[in-house]
Amino acid sequence: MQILYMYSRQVIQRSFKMATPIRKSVELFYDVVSPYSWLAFEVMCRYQQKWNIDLKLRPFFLSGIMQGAGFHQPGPSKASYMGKDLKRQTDMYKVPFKMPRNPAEVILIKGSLNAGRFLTAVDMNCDQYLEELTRQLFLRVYYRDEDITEPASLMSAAAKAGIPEDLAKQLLSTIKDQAVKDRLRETTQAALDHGAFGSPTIVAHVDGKPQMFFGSDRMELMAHMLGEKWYGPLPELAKAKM
Ligand SMILES: N[C@@H](CCC(=O)N[C@@H](CS)C(=O)NCC(=O)O)C(=O)O
Repeated sequence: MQILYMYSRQVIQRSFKMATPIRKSVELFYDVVSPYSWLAFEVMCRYQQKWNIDLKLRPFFLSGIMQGAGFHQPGPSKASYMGKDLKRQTDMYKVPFKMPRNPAEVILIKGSLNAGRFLTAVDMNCDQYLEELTRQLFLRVYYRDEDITEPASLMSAAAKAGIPEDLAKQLLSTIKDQAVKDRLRETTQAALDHGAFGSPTIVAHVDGKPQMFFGSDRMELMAHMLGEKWYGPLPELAKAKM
């Protein structure tokens, strides 16, 4: 009886192992000042339960990437194309995007250093809020054309993300701490080390090897490499139709 019990346990364990493929990890490097990163962020959030992956959100600092990778400003034709491309893409992805009145000021002058540090502090201390805080910051910049540099702006995004006020205040008070600055720098460097030159940068770990993808429009290719199925940017609707 004892032997039979041990044997059946072994069989169950073996078949359980066979039926449970190893989870792959996917790192999404993003900056909330990058509108294309919002698309990648929403799509990855929609797929994180669908695919056999562990999604790690990795807020980085796009200016650091641009400096590290030697970025050139887009010329007028590319800038005008990008405006149209974003409108088309966000319509298709159902992301409520609106171009801010002065994108150059938002991206180049005001920037995202404080927002990136705040996201980093949240990631370090209570990462259960990271996804919703990220979404709320994107909504501020690329839907309501609101500031993301002032403490009051970050507090308001935190409240919308469900972070208790005392905790948000405490986290905000750490954004200039060396540990937070270092962590944001390390994350940015990690992306550069993977070959990043812009945002979003996605690193999928396939068979132990990191594969770097640039852009929210590389999802189908990434799914193929992960051995997962791509149902388009709206997987829930695709399922409903089937
Ligand atoms: N085709 C990409 C474009 C992404 C993109 O242009 N990202 C900008 C920041 S919003 C960037 O990093 N540009 C750097 C580059 O193109 O080298 C997509 O659909 O996501």
